[in-house]
Amino acid sequence: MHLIVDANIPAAEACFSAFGRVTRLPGREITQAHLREADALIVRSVTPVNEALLAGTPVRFVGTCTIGTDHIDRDYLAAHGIGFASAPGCNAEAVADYVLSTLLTLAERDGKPLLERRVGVVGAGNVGARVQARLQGLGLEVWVCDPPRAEREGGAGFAGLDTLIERCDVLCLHTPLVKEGRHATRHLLNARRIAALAPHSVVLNAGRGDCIDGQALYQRLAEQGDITAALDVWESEPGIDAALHQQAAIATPHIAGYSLDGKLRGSLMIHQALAGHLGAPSALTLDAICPPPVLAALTLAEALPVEEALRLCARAVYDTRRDHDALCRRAACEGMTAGFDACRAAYPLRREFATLSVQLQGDARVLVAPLRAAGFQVR
Ligand SMILES: NC(=O)c1ccc[n+]([C@@H]2O[C@H](COP(=O)([O-])OP(=O)(O)OC[C@H]3O[C@@H](n4cnc5c(N)ncnc54)[C@H](O)[C@@H]3O)[C@@H](O)[C@H]2O)c1
Ligand SMILES: O=C(O)[C@H](O)[C@H](O)COP(=O)(O)O
Repeated sequence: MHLIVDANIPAAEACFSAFGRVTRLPGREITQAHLREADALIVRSVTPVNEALLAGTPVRFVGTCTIGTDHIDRDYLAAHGIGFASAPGCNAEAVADYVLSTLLTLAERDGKPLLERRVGVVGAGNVGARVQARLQGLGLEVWVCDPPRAEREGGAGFAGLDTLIERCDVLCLHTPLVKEGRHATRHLLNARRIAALAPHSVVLNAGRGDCIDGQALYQRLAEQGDITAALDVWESEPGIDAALHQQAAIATPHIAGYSLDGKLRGSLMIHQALAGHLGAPSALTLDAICPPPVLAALTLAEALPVEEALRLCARAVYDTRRDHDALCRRAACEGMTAGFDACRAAYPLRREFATLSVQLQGDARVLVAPLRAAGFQVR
């Protein structure tokens, strides 16, 4: 069996070589010609998988080690009997870490405590529900917009997007890119809604870039300068709009989910799905491919103010400013498109909040509940 595997997939050998010969290629460069003798294709989100790529190839299984599936033409796969698997939830913890790290940083920069903010979560699936739970656990008022869930579960606990815009001063987008239908998300945050955002509000997008009208957001930021944007995802990645990049307070190259844990969970989930597809045994576990964290524990010996303690622990594990700075630096040296992808390809080792055990001594014990709510282990 021959497998074509995106070169940005960690533990590809451990996860896929048991099934056959593995050839690794940059995801954006995989073409139909590479698949002439391939039986399986394992991608991340940067390879559009459709008829143009697969027609006439022997590929019988496609796996994407990502949560998002908007790059996959699933109808084509189903119509041609090609097996498919994605990795739902694999990096959801990492995205929730990114959200907390980013909001804590913006709170410090703007002098507006996060714990006093009212947050709207748009799209409350694996990612959004975790963000909601962490923020509610910290005592914040959280409003949720998720029409598909509201339809399935009844409207209680959900509100419309316009209500969130009216009531909240932080809006976090965690929607998939859905191009058509009643719940389409392309330009969900459109010019009208961007104009309706209250002054001093924060917009954070860690879903898909196309869910926001980037041009309209740019205009609001550049012309009024009264709102703050934290953008991890962009229209037209990797060739993103340099002007919008300049205006974003935190601008990162689609790395919100890039914890080692999250990426390896994605690889493992596709390994398991391929084993199932082939009827092959699989005993591989996350522990077998994921090393222990470099920073496993820290001790707080004094009671800091809650928000300060959260920032300190968050930054010990993951500081969103590092990724913002890296993109600025690389874009200045290599140009935006190359810099964007270079940051992603050379992404530094990052672990999840849950890998840090915080020991609280004496008065610092008052921090047990908030640190736990934020996602850390607490002793
Ligand atoms: N920035 C990153 O690194 C990163 C990482 C992981 C996922 N993502 C993106 O985030 C998306 C969400 O991830 P997830 O794991 O929570 O997916 P999920 O499928 O578990 O949840 C998506 C939620 O969005 C809701 N939704 C759909 N249409 C909506 C609409 N019009 N308005 C409001 N809500 C709507 C769905 O009902 C669902 O509950 C993924 O599809 C992916 O595109 C980005
Ligand atoms: O959908 C996902 O899981 C995320 O967007 C993921 O982080 C994408 O990773 P990439 O394909 O860009 O490496």
